[in-house]
Amino acid sequence: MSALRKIPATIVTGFLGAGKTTFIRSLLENAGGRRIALVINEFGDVGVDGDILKSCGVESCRDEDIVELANGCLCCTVADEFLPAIEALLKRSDALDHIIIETSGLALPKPLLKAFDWPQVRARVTVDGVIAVVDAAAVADGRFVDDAEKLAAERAADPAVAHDNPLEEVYQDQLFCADLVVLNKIDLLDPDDAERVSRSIAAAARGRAKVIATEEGRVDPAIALGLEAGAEDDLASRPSHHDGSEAHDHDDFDSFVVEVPPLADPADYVRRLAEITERHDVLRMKGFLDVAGKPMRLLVQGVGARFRQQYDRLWRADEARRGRLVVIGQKGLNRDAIEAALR
Ligand SMILES: Nc1nc2c(ncn2[C@@H]2O[C@H](COP(=O)(O)OP(=O)(O)OP(=O)(O)O)[C@@H](O)[C@H]2O)c(=O)[nH]1
Repeated sequence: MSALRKIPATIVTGFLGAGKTTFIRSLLENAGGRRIALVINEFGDVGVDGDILKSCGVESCRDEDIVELANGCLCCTVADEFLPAIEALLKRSDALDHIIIETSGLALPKPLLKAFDWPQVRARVTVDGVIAVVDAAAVADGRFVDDAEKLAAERAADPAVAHDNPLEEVYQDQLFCADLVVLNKIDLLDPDDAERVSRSIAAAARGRAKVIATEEGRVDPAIALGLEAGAEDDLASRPSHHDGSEAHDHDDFDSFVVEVPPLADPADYVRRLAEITERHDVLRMKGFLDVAGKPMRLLVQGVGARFRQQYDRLWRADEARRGRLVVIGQKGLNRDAIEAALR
């Protein structure tokens, strides 16, 4: 391998729960012997994504090649967190074939992309592509856009009504930056809705972006990791709501961790989680739970009120059986009420 070869990097963006970790896991499982390093950034203080990817045991990505950056959203900590992490990876990485960066669901991809334009990074790495994973069902439900008719009616009544939807801005920034859109969870839509959502995404995404509809994030790695976009040279074609300003939207979101006691009836508990989510408009819940009498931990994932759970691995002898759930929502979540309900 030439010492001058730049290592391709892929930035994976996408709103909370769209399926970024699922997509990356599928890539790793089908990587065909490539050695891949992962940089993972999560919103919330429990490293669920890194843990899922570490426990997948895929040869192409070893535990030592996974870097978790937990202090806030990557897009705000580029200089302090991301650059040192990339430099450390590069120092010991002559055998690396590819770097994949999973951003948090609330991260704006453009500030991160700009970091690849810094001389010390661009000399060694090129951005093969920015990939936005989109939850097709959430788009079909109108999760990211305000109801245009309702807004028009509100404005007619009060012309001063501001239109500031933080979900929409994060989602659009992610789409506007992408070279490839992975339109995921297509299994949740009927064919007509799938076609309608696919067309609306193709119209909203960056002109040159491809759109691929997927289930469980399955995309041929030859496509996803071979975009050759050189995205760091093409910042101007990737508009952001935040161009020209340092402001960002994370202050519009809130997250906290709840310690959950051992469960006797996990199915009933997950049903309650879905109710709590609806009642309090929670955007995302995820974590590992301790089920009494079970040697394995229970991975619970909620995106809106849609929940999935599975026993993902044995509790290790050297770890405490701690049940912990991360809860994420828009600012103003009723933390006390949610905590009381979760316990
Ligand atoms: N029905 C369905 N569920 C899916 C699909 N892909 C992923 N999921 C589920 O969606 C949930 C969230 O998936 P993740 O891969 O953790 O999403 P993420 O984007 O990494 O989430 P954050 O990092 O928290 O933003 C999990 O329960 C997945 O099993 C899909 O194609 N169809």
